[in-house]
Amino acid sequence: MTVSTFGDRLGEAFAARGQLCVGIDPHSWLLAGWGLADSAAGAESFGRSVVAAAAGRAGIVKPQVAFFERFGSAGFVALERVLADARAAGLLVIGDVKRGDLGTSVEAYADAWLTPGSPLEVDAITVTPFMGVGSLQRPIEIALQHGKGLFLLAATSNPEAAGVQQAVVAGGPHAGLTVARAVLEDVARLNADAVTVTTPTFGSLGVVLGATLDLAEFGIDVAAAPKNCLTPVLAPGFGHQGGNIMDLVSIYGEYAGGVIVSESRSVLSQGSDRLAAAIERRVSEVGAVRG
Ligand SMILES: O=c1ccn([C@@H]2O[C@H](COP(=O)(O)O)[C@@H](O)[C@H]2O)c(=O)[nH]1
Repeated sequence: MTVSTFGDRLGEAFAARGQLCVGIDPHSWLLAGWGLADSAAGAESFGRSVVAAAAGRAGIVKPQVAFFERFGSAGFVALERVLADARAAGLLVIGDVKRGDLGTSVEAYADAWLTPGSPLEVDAITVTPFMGVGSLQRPIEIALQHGKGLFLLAATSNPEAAGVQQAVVAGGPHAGLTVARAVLEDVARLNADAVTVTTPTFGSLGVVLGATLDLAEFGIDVAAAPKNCLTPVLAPGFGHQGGNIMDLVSIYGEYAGGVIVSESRSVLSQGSDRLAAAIERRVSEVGAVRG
């Protein structure tokens, strides 16, 4: 049986529902605002409601695992139920887990999140390449084997990251490039190497580039993406952190067609009653900007 690739499913989700990704971040203040307990049960109810509101409106959801993990094993059970709902609704799920380690340790993270049939199965996860992109070799292999995806942090939306991600690589093939640019180049090469069909929409390996940034400061020239660029971009930072959907093209330039516009607090804070309408509005706004 041929396994569809994450990149193909991302292209289908974009075509059917646009480029919005709804974050599932059950902050304690949001649970309170929604009239829910600050507990695993509250996080489960919140997450399942977000999935129900997103289903048929947006194509992609991104649970932030930290907000479930804070309730220990009960939080993971809650998350497993949210993920089961999302899979059943046909949503593409990006687990914001930001895992990174070496060898068999990082391999175990990939097994947990990317193995078909795993209770925590998602379509893609976020991973950190700051132990070296090479340390992610096994997650990359596991993702590609199972038709899953990875998003490597490259230029993150938080202001504290600039010192590390704008730093210049000292040696090796990327000497002289910024760390962020080096990650982007590695991902582009890995995608090109993995492609098996002549006209793929997207590769299955992407990068995180925050919507709050001037990417030129990270050594990334968004006007100069390769014309056949396959690299999807997970873009947190819209909404609450200050990124504006109207600036999508000026922030991401030639990458804009592959940008997953991720918003959490700005839509979730609308409350459970108004969430579906807020998602519909955002989907249309992103669609209007993309033309
Ligand atoms: O660079 C990054 C990477 C991940 N995030 C995560 O995305 C959401 C953003 O939430 P908002 O409420 O829309 O600000 C959150 O889960 C972050 O951990 C990010 O913000 N920046």
